[in-house]
Parts: sequence; structure tokens; C-alpha cells
Amino acid sequence: MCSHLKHSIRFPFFGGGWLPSYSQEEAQHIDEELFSEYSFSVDQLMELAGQSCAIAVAKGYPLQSLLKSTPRVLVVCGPGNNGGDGLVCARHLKLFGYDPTVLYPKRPNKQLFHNLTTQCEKMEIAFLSKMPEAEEIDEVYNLVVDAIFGFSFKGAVREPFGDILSVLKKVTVPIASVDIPSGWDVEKGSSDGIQPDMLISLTAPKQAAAHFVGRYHYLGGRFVPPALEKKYKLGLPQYPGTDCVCQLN
Ligand SMILES: NC(=O)C1=CN([C@@H]2O[C@H](COP(=O)(O)OP(=O)(O)OC[C@H]3O[C@@H](n4cnc5c(N)ncnc54)[C@H](O)[C@@H]3O)[C@@H](O)[C@H]2O)[C@H](O)CC1
Ligand SMILES: [K+]
Repeated sequence: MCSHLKHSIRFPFFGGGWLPSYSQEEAQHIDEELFSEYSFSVDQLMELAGQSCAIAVAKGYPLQSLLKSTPRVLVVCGPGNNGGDGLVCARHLKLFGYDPTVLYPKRPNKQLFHNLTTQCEKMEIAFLSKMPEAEEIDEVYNLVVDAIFGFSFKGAVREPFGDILSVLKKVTVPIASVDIPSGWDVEKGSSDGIQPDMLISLTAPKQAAAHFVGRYHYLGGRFVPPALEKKYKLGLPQYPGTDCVCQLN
């Protein structure tokens, strides 16, 4: 299944060339293999993934470009590893001088997520108890980081995330989506879903990325061993120097 890619996306970055994109199943296989065959731990990859998201945000929305007097960013975290990436991203944004606030309504009872939550709390990152209205988000925050769902999202959105995504559809401040715009079908996208201004594809773009029309598309998660890249024909771009994100548009 890994040797024949059915889909690819045209990226101007490659001089109009094509970069492969991955189905939900392929993305999950690559992920599993990183943990099983390559012995990475989730914590390790999540740290690199989340940090690359914070770096992409800092490149797209530098502190000096923000329109509000405080550099506030709302980070909305979901119940799986995409949400974990969001918590890591929030912590690194704080280290970069932003003022992140987290909404984390459904917290898995696993040590990893307890640890990530504690780390944020110890860094004086505020946690909200409910999703603000769209008007309040537009008034208070410079942007929203969407870390609700990643490549395991399936079916109709269950609450409380349906209401949260309805609010995100109304906000006018930019949304930066981690790996997949939340609520989008991982392969087909969604014409009436949220429309992020930034997408940070992790490891490799998923098929839904072909429907992304926002301003910034970054690739992050620079942790793929060359043998795995070869096996799955990832055709990853050359990251510039020691950077851990690469702009695709
Ligand atoms: N290899 C990598 O690139 C890495 C990526 N990482 C990130 O991990 C996510 C994938 O994480 P996973 O836990 O498998 O899934 P999700 O976060 O997408 O969501 C699972 C979570 O969501 C619930 N859910 C699923 N569908 C629905 C629905 N319709 N309504 C409500 N809730 C839903 C499900 O029950 C689970 O609780 C990947 O995208 C990256 O962001 C890792 O951080 C590191 C390695
Ligand atoms: K997301």
C-alpha cells in the first residue's frame, strides 16, 4: 500500500511540481511505523510536531505584526494527539513571547496529556472553561490555533466540538490549523468547514491539503528517518538549513 501513491498536490514551492499527499490510512501507517519499527515515543514526536507549529505561527504572524496590544493567541485543543500538539505549541508560543490561552474541553486520562497540561499551567498559560463567542475571539485574540482533530477524525462531529467549530467558522481573525483543518474529511476536505489562513502539515501533507486556500502552508515535523521516507515515497522537500518548518506556498 505504501509503494503506489494515488494522489499528489501541486505546490508552487516546487516550481509548479508535485508533492505526494496521503490518505488517512497511509498517514496512520506511517505514524504507527514511526512508533513500532523506529521506536520513537509519542512524547518525542509530539514535542517536535508542536514546536514546529509554534515556529510556523511565529513566521506567519510575527509578534511585531500583531494588531492587538497584547500578543494573545487562542489555542483550541481536541481529545487526541492533535490536541497534544496544540498544548506543546502553546508552550512554545509562550517561550517565543506570545500570550497563549488554551481551551481543552475533553481531556484524555493519560499521563502524557496530564503532563502537557501541567507544563502549560506551570508556565502560567490560562485555560478557559468554555469557548468564547466569535465576537469576543475577534476582539481579544490575534489568531486561533486549531488543534482539535488531525488525521484520525472520522464521521459527523460530536459535541462539544460541533459548537466549537461553528464558532470558528464565524471568527474573522486568522486560524492556523495543525495537520488538518478540523472537521474536514482527511481526504476530501470540506467546502463548508472552517477556512484556515495557515495549515501546518505534519510529516507529509494529507489529501485534504489540496483544498486549502489560505495564505500559508507549512510542512513541519522534521523527524522522518530517510529509510521511512523512501519506503513511503514521501518525496519531502529540502528543509532550509537547520529549519524545522518548510513553507510550501
Ligand atoms: N506522525 C506524525 O506526524 C505525528 C502526528 N501527531 C499528531 O497526531 C495526530 C493524530 O492523532 P490521533 O490521536 O490519532 O487522532 P486525532 O487527534 O486526529 O483525533 C482523535 C480523537 O478525536 C476523536 N474523534 C474522531 N472523530 C471524531 C468526531 N467525528 N467527533 C468528535 N470526536 C472525534 C477520537 O475519539 C479521538 O479522541 C496527527 O494529526 C498529528 O497532529 C503526533 O503528535 C506526533 C506524530
Ligand atoms: K487540526
